[in-house]
Amino acid sequence: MTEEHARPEAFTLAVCAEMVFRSLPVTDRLKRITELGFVAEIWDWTKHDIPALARSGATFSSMTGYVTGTLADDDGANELIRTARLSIPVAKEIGCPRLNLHGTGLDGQGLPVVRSDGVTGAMWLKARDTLNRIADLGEEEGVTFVLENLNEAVDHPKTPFAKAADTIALVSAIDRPSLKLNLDLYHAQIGEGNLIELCRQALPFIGEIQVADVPGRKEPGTGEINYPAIARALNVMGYSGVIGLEAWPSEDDELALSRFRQAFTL
Ligand SMILES: O=C(O)C(=O)CO
Repeated sequence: MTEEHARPEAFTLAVCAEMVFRSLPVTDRLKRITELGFVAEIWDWTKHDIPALARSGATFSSMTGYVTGTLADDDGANELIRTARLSIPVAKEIGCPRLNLHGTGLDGQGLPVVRSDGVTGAMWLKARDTLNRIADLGEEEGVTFVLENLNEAVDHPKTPFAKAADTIALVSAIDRPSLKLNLDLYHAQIGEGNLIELCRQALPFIGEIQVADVPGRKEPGTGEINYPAIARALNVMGYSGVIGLEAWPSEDDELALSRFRQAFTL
């Protein structure tokens, strides 16, 4: 679509700075992302020079990766709160409104500390208590935590509370503005499919949506997901928030970003 024919975007489009323009230093990636009209996501903040991020001129949508721990046991929950507390001043310094959480943590060997097939009723109740503690912290500090769904089949084997249905169940049970969903449609397509209906069920609890195509986690338009149809459905449902690209460019980075924009320009 040419500039003259492009219509105003119905969503705020974000790009993960860890996955594009990777030959450049991260601050230059952020500048490029900003020049192209996107907001930005970063991963583990401990890997970055925070004042440089703050000076980069980028608008940040979310941070992911450092808030680690587990939802369903005491030590893991304390670790989650500890890493969340350390992340909050950083989020404030760079003006980032959302901090991402996952349903599990990894042990020293990088393995999930809890197996998905071992999730018990008591663990669900404990996960709910942990997320209520996280929501308390978000409320006190004026930040939003977002719980992301993952896929077990390809990227995150044996992760408890991985499915979008699990994250919707937990976040809706808590039902507080400081704890929302990061609805990742790439992970959901692998794990569950039925994406438009999933968006409809998740809608009241969505803090942000993330996207990539399947297979390969590349930009929209390279695989099996009909993102233009999802964009139209989200618009009809009244969603006008952040759509974040968390994808590896299939060829050229700018081409990937323009395909992303095109998929979500109504
Ligand atoms: O770890 C992943 O796969 C993610 O989607 C992070 O947001």
